[in-house]
Amino acid sequence: MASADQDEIEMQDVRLVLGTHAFCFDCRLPAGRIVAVSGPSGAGKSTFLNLLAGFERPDSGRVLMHGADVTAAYPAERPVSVVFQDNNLFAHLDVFTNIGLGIDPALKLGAEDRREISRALEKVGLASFERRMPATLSGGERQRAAFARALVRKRAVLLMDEPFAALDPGLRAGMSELLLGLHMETENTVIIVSHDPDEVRRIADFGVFIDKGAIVLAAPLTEYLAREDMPALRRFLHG
Ligand SMILES: Nc1ncnc2c1ncn2[C@@H]1O[C@H](COP(=O)(O)OP(=O)(O)OP(=O)(O)O)[C@@H](O)[C@H]1O
Repeated sequence: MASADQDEIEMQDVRLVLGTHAFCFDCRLPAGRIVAVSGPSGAGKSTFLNLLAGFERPDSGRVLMHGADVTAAYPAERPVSVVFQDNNLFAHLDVFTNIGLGIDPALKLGAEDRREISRALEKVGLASFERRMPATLSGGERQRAAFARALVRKRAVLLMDEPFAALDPGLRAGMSELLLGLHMETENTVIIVSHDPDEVRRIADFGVFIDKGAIVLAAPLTEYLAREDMPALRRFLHG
């Protein structure tokens, strides 16, 4: 089997069994793009992301990122940062400190680190929120703070598990814009689980569709949107 290009993220015949569920993922994803991952509830989207993040290890197969085999690497050793739907922030720490954890879990922050944190908060529109506690933020503001923490980590791959699902549609569109803007600036690879076909159309360059524990389509977005032969994909895109 050909090895991963420097520019790709690749799962080579990755297999995993969790309880009664068997997963089998095999795909190549383009680096520097926004990749949307969709599929029916329980299909395996979070498991797919967890395998990329290193929260799950495959029973067999390999995960490659930019030419490096990361199959056995711990999450912190991988070139990834992760934004979840919620639980992104530590409730007892203010926003500035939460972002600082993205740079150094021991919070030994130098002057340049502190400037970096302020810059990241500015980029996500939270410049005046440094000393606020997470409980005092709205859902959208909390997700902006989670974004800022991912930004300061400066990893090549940003993994997002339904980051905007808890937000109302107006806020969701605003967060999509923010993601697109930051992506243009950083040119990192974004792999985002989304239940929202409009969001996929708005932001993605490449679509992955997962059904019953396996990838049934991984294709550039124009091809992904045009496929007529997959009933589950048609249902997702057109209701
Ligand atoms: N640790 C585990 N042990 C047993 N079963 C698990 C485990 N983790 C996930 N599963 C099961 O595997 C299936 C896929 O889960 P996963 O969370 O990856 O799906 P999903 O596509 O993200 O779903 P949703 O859209 O509902 O969030 C589910 O039926 C889930 O219950």
